[in-house]
Amino acid sequence: MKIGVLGTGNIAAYLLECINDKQLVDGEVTAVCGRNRETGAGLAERHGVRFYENFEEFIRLDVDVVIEAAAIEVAAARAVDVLMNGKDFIASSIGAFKDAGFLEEVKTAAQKTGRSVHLPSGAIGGLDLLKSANAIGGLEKVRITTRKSPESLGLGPMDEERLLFEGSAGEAIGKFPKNINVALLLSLAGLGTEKTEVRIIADPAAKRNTHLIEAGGSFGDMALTVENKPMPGNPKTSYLAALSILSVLQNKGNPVVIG
Ligand SMILES: NC(=O)C1=CN([C@@H]2O[C@H](COP(=O)(O)OP(=O)(O)OC[C@H]3O[C@@H](n4cnc5c(N)ncnc54)[C@H](O)[C@@H]3O)[C@@H](O)[C@H]2O)C=CC1
Ligand SMILES: O=C([O-])CC(=O)C(=O)O
Repeated sequence: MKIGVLGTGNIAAYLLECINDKQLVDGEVTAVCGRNRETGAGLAERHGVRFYENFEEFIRLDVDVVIEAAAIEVAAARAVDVLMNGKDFIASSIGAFKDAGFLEEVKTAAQKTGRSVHLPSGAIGGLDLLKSANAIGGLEKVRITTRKSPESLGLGPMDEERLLFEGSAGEAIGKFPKNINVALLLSLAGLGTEKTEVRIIADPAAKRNTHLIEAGGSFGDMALTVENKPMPGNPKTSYLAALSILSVLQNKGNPVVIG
């Protein structure tokens, strides 16, 4: 499997290390595309990949799958192009899928080209449960409470914890596009962007990015707490988010599907 990566940030760099250096996936990253020439050149040198600033050149390469590890606007701008150029697409910036029209466009492009789209479970878990719980429409309530350090949320120091946001997943991703992609994942697996409830707490004592996911319905109730260690280079991003992409790659094409 030949892999291309969009983005040169923390997730991208970690994936290159795991895939190309440690060979933890049956495949190789051959090309990276990004806007930061210096970082891109560094990644190219360290991991033996080609770096492209120009997306049109990058997308014509012979790769099987493109991983987006950049930003919501990049996923939104590039997903359909990736599919129409005959490559599978793995997204990190799930907030791009807030718009139901965009999701339909992506589905149509994937159907036309026979390629697949993966939305990894990112920094959370429990998506399998939400899908099962809603199999006959029995899911009634989904709520995520996210707790991060003020620094991760782009705030200065504070003395006490503060509830920064309470509202729907759709509203949350508009206000915190780099911090609450997980709420969009929950929406897609469960009740949609308007009915998925979100609370975001800035906590000066938080050393981890914690997500409490509560759900209820005809199946019963669930409460799941994920206490994520942050990526060393980007406290906003949990380490688990990068691991979830590796797991998708490790299971790609596997005839036995778990979960
Ligand atoms: N699905 C999930 O559970 C999670 C998703 N994420 C998302 O994954 C993505 C990548 O995360 P990190 O690697 O930690 O971020 P990062 O900030 O370390 O790197 C982002 C990269 O994208 C590039 N970029 C940003 N905006 C761009 C634009 N408009 N055009 C072109 N390039 C652009 C930057 O230059 C950089 O190379 C982010 O969107 C983040 O919000 C992060 C954590 C969890
Ligand atoms: O990494 C995390 O814990 C969550 C996050 O930033 C996101 O969902 O955008």
